[in-house]
Amino acid sequence: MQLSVRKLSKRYKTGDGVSGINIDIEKGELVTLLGPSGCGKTTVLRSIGGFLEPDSGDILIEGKSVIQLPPEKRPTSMVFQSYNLWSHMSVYDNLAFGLKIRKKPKAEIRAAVDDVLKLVRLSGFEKKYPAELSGGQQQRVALARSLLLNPAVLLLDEPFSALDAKLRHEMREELREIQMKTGLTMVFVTHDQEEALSLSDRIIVMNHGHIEQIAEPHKIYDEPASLYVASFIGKMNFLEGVAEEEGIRIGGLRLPNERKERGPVTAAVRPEDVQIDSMAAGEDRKDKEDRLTGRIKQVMILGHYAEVTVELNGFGIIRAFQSKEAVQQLHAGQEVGVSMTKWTVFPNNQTN
Ligand SMILES: Nc1ncnc2c1ncn2[C@@H]1O[C@H](COP(=O)(O)OP(=O)(O)OP(=O)(O)O)[C@@H](O)[C@H]1O
Repeated sequence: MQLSVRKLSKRYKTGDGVSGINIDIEKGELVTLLGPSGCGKTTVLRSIGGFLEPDSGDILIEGKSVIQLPPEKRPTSMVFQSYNLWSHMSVYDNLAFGLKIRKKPKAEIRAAVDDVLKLVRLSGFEKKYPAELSGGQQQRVALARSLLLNPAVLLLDEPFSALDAKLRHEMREELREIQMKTGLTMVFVTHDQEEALSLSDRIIVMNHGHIEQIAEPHKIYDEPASLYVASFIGKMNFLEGVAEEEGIRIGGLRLPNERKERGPVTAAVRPEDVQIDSMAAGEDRKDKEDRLTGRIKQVMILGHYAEVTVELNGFGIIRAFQSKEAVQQLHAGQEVGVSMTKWTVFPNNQTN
């Protein structure tokens, strides 16, 4: 294992912090710590980098404990949100600094700086000063500086959050490319779910100082481990029901259910897994085993697809993504049948 975090706990005087954090990351993986502000992502990242002393637990890199080592002795390097470049030094000197301290020969330093500038697409920028660069370019220099140290684990603390949306998008793609070219192991902190879903080999979803789920992006999206993950990632509908022997009952609707627990449950359904059907004239308007009924509130065309909002009879609002073609038959005020092709069931007594 390239990085192992074992039973890491840190409690601040305020009572906030993290507890019982266990993470294993393989060589070459890009893993994201994702969660809302204050959930403990930075606390975990800083503990890995050695900028923060945890109360208990261990950090192993390439099998060796680094918990006693100061940041500069750890085989890690951190890229911060705020770039942290030296303003009085040129790009070249900013990059060469770490290697000069390590007493590398001049020619070797020049070659390494040239290579890394190519990698971050900044060849020709050697003589510029940070103030002459855009935010995105400064962050590329900061990233290049970390890459030059060839860390066993590269730590990135919301590195793109100060950049505008378009640039953030580009930087994600570039980081992914760099990771594939270098095979570096990376731990990336973000509160932006889209960033996490698009960048990561695996995502660690955090909530209130603990881990809710560690899984590949598609699994986090398709098989959320808790109601918290289900509501935090992407758009989701929630329907209250009861788990019985024959399945989940939501009014007249029955959803097959493999879980053993009985009692009140919440079914989480993605908008793309909801099907809206117009009803034939004279058709029975009641719920059936395979569908609920409701009235369309709104049909919103969103480019190549549409979002249809339906007020269900007795079960609140449900949102469905439908193709542009499918919604040609649908309009506000229309009575419709609503069925589901996929859902996840959570017991209501889940404690989070
Ligand atoms: N030095 C500190 N002293 C007291 N409390 C702290 C300290 N640092 C962090 N905290 C608290 O610990 C909790 C976790 O903080 P942390 O910075 O790890 O969260 P985060 O998920 O990284 O949040 P953000 O996205 O806002 O950076 C928060 O409630 C925060 O207020």
